[in-house]
Amino acid sequence: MKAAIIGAGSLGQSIAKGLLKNKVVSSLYLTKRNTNSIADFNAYDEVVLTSDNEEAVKNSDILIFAVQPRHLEQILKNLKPLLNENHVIITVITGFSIEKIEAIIGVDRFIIRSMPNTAAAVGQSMTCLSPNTKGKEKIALAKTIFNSLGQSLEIPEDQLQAATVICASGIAFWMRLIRATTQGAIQLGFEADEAHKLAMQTCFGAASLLKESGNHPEAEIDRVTTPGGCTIEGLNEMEHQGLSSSLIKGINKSFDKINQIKN
Ligand SMILES: NC(=O)C1=CN([C@@H]2O[C@H](COP(=O)(O)OP(=O)(O)OC[C@H]3O[C@@H](n4cnc5c(N)ncnc54)[C@H](OP(=O)(O)O)[C@@H]3O)[C@@H](O)[C@H]2O)C=CC1
Ligand SMILES: O=C(O)[C@@H]1CCC=N1
Repeated sequence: MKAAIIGAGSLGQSIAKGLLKNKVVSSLYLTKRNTNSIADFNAYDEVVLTSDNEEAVKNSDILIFAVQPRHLEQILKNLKPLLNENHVIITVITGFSIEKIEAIIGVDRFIIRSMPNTAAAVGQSMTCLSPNTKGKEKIALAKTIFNSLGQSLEIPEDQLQAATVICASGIAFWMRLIRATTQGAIQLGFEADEAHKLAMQTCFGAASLLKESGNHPEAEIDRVTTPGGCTIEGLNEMEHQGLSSSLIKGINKSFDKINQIKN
């Protein structure tokens, strides 16, 4: 599989690390205007760093566009003459619709919009995928790529904005919850590094329990909450202070914002 990541910034590098770690690609072009900042990738034999997007497109079958939304239109216009019928075009770009992409490069292209998250770097992304009509033929290929970076789910394009909030922004939301737990643990007397480790592994354990048992979160909560004990005391106080409500409201605010952003 010959791939290129056009715009190897924060997310593009996360995807690159996952693809390289799992040896998914035989060659990987990484492009950005200033390639000095990603010189570490030269350590991989499969990687070519370049600021020449045309070179990357000519030498790749799968093109993953990871630039900022405002840059995509011009980049696609520049590359259009080089696109052939075999190229699979995958974007990870927030809010840039399939309709807009098709208006620039044509409907007769394999186009797949994707929404991964930065956990792709460690093989734990949750990636949502929406193909155009022709792109449906390549959805299995896109799943192969993104399943190597975690898990993937095909969804209708009109759910991609919501998926962005839950999965891409969601990384930040979970980080803040882990950070807050760490702060609580420090207040209870743990060193910062110990507190961080306790919070992280407990979060990982909670998610793993749900994944492996298939249980509902409340079933697992029931197993921890001793009647009259400390867990239910803490949990109820968190809910009195608005834990679930603040998360749900935050998710909705984020969704309102993503729907206001115009590219
Ligand atoms: N960060 C995240 O978790 C997520 C981000 N996204 C989406 O992914 C996209 C990228 O986000 P993010 O990685 O955070 O952004 P970054 O700004 O970190 O990365 C974009 C990169 O594009 C490069 N670039 C700009 N112009 C060109 C060009 N003409 N040719 C080649 N490369 C170019 C820039 O490097 P240089 O200036 O050196 O050219 C930059 O490194 C966005 O559209 C965002 O909406 C989606 C999901 C999650
Ligand atoms: O914060 C943002 O707007 C982008 C989209 C999801 C992650 N980063």
